[in-house]
Amino acid sequence: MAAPMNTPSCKIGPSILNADLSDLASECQRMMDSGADYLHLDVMDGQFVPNLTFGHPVVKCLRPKLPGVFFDMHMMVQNPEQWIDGMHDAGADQYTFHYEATNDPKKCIRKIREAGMKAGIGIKPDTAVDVLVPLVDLVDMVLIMTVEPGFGGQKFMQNMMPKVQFLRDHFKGVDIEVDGGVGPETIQHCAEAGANMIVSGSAVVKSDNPRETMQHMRNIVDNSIQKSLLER
Ligand SMILES: O=C(CO)[C@H](O)[C@H](O)COP(=O)(O)O
Repeated sequence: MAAPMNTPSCKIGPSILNADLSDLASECQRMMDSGADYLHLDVMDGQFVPNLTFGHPVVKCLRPKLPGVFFDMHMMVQNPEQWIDGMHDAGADQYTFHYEATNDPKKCIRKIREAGMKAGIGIKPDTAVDVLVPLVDLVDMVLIMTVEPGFGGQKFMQNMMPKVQFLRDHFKGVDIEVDGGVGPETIQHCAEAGANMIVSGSAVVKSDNPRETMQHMRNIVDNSIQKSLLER
């Protein structure tokens, strides 16, 4: 059955947070060679979350080593406005910021678009999904965190699935990303709720067979998408 134009497709984006960061370019390449659709790059500033990773100078070094790869920058930073230009100059494709980190999410979205990137907006587990309603039509993707942001390898919060389901019910065509504790054991919940952009860190980078792990998750999400089309 052919999917209608506004049906989002499954995309798998490994998070490299728990990969060998001393060998970041090779780890990213390994993920792409194993069938990833995009890379989810976690930027942390030690303020918005109690952890630090890297900023746009590292992204600038990665860009020429991974030509054509879609970089989804997960900006776990306070005042996300301040890094938009730097990330764009470094070669980022999508700038996903947190609703909780800015006083003016609409202005932030506008600045991201003016810089020439796609815009994503995410919420932490304690934030109600309602805050996204006036913003969904302004962005390319919404991110529902399924762990408290800051660290890889945490337990998946299944009680976040009603947020995903709510967004899928009200915004059929939007890309919905889930992030945190997502892997072969939890993917069914994400798929059934309607997530189509799947961030998976530890489960993929530490897998003996990342290709098989990603393919397994893709099959489950694709099956759910097909099922929802038949039910329409
Ligand atoms: O944003 C994140 C944490 O803040 C990571 O992307 C996320 O936790 C992925 O790692 P894992 O799949 O191991 O949970």
